[in-house]
Amino acid sequence: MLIEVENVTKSFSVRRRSGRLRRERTTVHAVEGLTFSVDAGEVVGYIGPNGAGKSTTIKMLTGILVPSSGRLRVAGADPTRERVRLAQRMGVVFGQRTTLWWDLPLRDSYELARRIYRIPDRRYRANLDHCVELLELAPLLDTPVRQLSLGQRMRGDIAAALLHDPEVLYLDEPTIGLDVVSKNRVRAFLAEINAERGTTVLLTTHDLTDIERLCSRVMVIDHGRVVYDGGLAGLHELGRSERTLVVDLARPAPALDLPGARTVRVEGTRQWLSFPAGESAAPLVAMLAGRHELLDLSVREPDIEEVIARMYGEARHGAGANR
Ligand SMILES: Nc1ncnc2c1ncn2[C@@H]1O[C@H](COP(=O)(O)OP(=O)(O)OP(=O)(O)O)[C@@H](O)[C@H]1O
Repeated sequence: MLIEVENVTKSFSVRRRSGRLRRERTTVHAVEGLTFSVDAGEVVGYIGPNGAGKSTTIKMLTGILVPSSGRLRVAGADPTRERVRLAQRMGVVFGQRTTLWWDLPLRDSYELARRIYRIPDRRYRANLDHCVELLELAPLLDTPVRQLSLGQRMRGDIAAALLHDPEVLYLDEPTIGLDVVSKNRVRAFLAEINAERGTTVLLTTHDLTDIERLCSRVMVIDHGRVVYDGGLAGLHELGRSERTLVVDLARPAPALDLPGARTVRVEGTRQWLSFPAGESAAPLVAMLAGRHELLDLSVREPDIEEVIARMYGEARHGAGANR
């Protein structure tokens, strides 16, 4: 077991304004009775609504925050007590912030990482070459970080987190704000790193496609506890989520009536058809193409917030409702 979290709680004492001049001390339970474990080599999606406790978990795993109670181990070590030793074994990427030096070219940030982590020369060279090739960083190495686009900067950050060969990589929203091409590049790279090096990945994201492409397991956290732990298909089932096929017909037509799909909207020649998220769009497309002349089509994935919201709805109506 690489990551073990047992009954972990993290509370913050905050002062809230309770009147015009009065301030009251209250306690925020960011994480409460959190329990899960991750095996070496797993890629786990860690999702949940805003304020659920995801970042707090990552901060505790990296040793930045100390748990209020409970037991937390990464590679058998306590992250807060053995932070320096564990730093050698983990990499962290926060999508909203950069660990690179703003005014320096990417190359210099990497050189600094080499010194900080005391990476042996040959290993450093090999890892850098590998990242530069897969993340297409060669034309950017001499550009100051502040001149990079968000997608370029993110690729730069991910490379920086991997130069010292960490066993575990924590990614907090690594594709946030990126265009589709950059997102795909980042996803393909992470999949390859996991397959080649067996790097364990814990990934928080609001993008379901990240999870679909990368994670065999998803943990949903809400109010600081794990409320779902399993495959993405199971989450879809719980949330009864649907994908949407958007079709542009050559000519206007009445609402399409196809088995396995519901037509939810018609606007001129464009129609929206919903179908269960666990199923492929291929049979629908084949059926449509046989009956109508199609100009274009696309598939929209369900929104992660919607899936989770519906999942909670189900839990509330079903037996053993929690929160
Ligand atoms: N330093 C802090 N002081 C006080 N409260 C905090 C602190 N850090 C987090 N919290 C609170 O703890 C709860 C969990 O926050 P956390 O940042 O872990 O959520 P999150 O799941 O990462 O959310 P998001 O998706 O918005 O990033 C929130 O209610 C937040 O306001």
